[in-house]
Amino acid sequence: MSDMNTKPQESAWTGPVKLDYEQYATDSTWSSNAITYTFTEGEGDVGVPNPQLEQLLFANSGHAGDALSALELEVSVEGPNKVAPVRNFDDAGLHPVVRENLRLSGYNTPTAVQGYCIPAVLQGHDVMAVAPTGSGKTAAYLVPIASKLMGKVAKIGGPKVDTTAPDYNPALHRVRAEPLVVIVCPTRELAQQIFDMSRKFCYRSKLRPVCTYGGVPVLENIKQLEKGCDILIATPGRLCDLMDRPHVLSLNRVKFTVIDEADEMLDSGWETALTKIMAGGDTNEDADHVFMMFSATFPKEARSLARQYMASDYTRIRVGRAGSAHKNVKQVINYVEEDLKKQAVHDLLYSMEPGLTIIFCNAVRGVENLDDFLFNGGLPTTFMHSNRTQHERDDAMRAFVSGKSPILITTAVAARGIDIRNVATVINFDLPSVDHGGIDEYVHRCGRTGRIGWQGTAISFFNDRNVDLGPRLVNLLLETDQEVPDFLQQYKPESGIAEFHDDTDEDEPAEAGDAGAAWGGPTADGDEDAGNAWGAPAAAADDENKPRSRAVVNAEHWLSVLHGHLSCSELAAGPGGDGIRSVEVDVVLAAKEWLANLRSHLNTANRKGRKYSDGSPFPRFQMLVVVVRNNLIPLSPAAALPGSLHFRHRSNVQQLSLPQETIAYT
Ligand SMILES: Nc1ncnc2c1ncn2[C@@H]1O[C@H](COP(=O)(O)OP(=O)(O)OP(=O)(O)O)[C@@H](O)[C@H]1O
Repeated sequence: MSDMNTKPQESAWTGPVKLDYEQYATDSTWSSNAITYTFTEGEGDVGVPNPQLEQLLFANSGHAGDALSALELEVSVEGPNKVAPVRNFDDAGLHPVVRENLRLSGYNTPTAVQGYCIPAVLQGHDVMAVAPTGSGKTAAYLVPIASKLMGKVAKIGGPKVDTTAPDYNPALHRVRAEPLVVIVCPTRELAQQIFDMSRKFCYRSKLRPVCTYGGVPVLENIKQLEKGCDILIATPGRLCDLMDRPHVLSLNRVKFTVIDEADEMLDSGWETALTKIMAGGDTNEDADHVFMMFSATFPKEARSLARQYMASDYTRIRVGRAGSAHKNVKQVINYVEEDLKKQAVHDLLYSMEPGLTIIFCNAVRGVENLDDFLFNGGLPTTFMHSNRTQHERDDAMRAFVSGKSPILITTAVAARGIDIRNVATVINFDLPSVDHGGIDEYVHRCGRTGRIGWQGTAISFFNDRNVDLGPRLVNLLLETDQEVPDFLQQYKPESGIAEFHDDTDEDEPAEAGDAGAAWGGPTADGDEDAGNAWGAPAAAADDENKPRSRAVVNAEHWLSVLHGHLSCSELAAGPGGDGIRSVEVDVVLAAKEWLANLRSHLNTANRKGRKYSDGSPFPRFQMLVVVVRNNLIPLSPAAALPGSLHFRHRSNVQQLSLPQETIAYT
């Protein structure tokens, strides 16, 4: 063990820097208010350069590391649509401004997930993509979306305020935000990061990104939205809050909804928020609304949950196994008894070469205790967790990224998505338990290093408290050719080879597009041309002979549940018609949950106008009238418009005059 009196400088660490709490009282700048490009003049869709902003946005853009081959895993593409991957940004048919912004960002060659997602999105497909940490998933959706919209934003975008006009007055010149894109992710720091990338890719365009998340006063968000918004990046809670303010935000123009870290978002804790975001409020439910989901881990249960939100012909793109780690992260597992962990991490830090290091603890108190211990031991630490104020979180991130405090101690709040290029080491002071994040969280945490072709190390402390994670951990080590220490040998599968059982989607429709191409290997044979897709009309959806959508199946299921329990009568047009169904409810309260589920499934089914496999159209439940005998059911669409009997009629809102005891449900 090292001497606690060793000076950090002797080990080449900088000294600890105290937090300046004074600054929080005076400094009211929020990262979500960062400056974006304002289109004032230019030719067509291309604005004039702004050298100062260009310097600000692109100065720290880096290039991919040399070890990109570790991310060249086998790619599987499933779904009825063929996707011909692009291997060069020049061949992707991108809008010239986006292409130039990629160059300014230092992106030379598309990664595998980008190579497949860019054409799939340009062709207008719903996409579910799983690819390793740090392999460029953000650009995989942002680039094609920005490219597709850039030429059209003046025509189809929502209102915007000219904030450069000499008479601009924020109190007077305000509009309702009507974004074309909504991107949802689980944490504030990740939202900021996606916002920063959007600022880059939208540079010199008319697309205006806005970022909203909790922790920042909602008024600050509203001020940004009131200037107009084309791309809205949000955490789910704040988005739901803003959706309840229809004078501030309307989702009726949305063409793309992206769920980043989708498996986390599909987790039960987010279910209500996600249902509201996907099909609630005034969300555009037309067929031109594309849904996308991305993550590095996507367990089978989450994949099947996700399908209810996707069109039946969605494209599934998988780079490597869903949930796999990659070889650019060296994984080391050390056995350390619980009560020795603090001293062990102290000694480890003094023994290793200084560099940006993230240390994960499982609990808020653990983070604070360890920060105290290491800070008092002379190490330059900072810390982050969900109980800190947003200013404190912003400050901790800035201190870490700038190298002022190169050791960040954090909970899982920084486990996913956070992209800081030079993180050399991740330390799992506590390993995630199987019940809280488990092996998937381990993969995300380790993935904070070794990003985009760079290499890094993840060191984890293992002891008797972590035995539940043992077998999965060993499988992961085996899969990436890492050393399995003696104390983990007992968890090795008999075959000695990694065994995973959830990589197939057996209950998914068995249509297959291109499958099993190795990225970097021969080009998959595809006859679709992604070239010149920007600005061009999306290919007309070929509804005939499409397999039956999961959403239709689900909707039928929920209808049968209703029919089984309630006395139902069909009022209008029979199967295949644009029907109005009436359900006379005997058991009112019991029906509430079924109805909520039914509504969500119907919305998804109708969104794409899907048909049955025999070609007959799925009845459009433009309205489901629930006649309630004794009681009113507090259904969410009604709650969104309190006290009213309005209902949505696909694209317009109609008023229905119903007797008191009747409620309209769509
Ligand atoms: N084609 C490319 N060339 C060079 N750099 C790239 C390229 N694509 C993405 N990057 C950079 O790689 C880094 C990782 O990208 P990103 O954060 O999108 O990864 P990710 O796959 O979403 O990771 P995670 O699963 O951890 O969220 C970012 O700094 C991004 O700017």
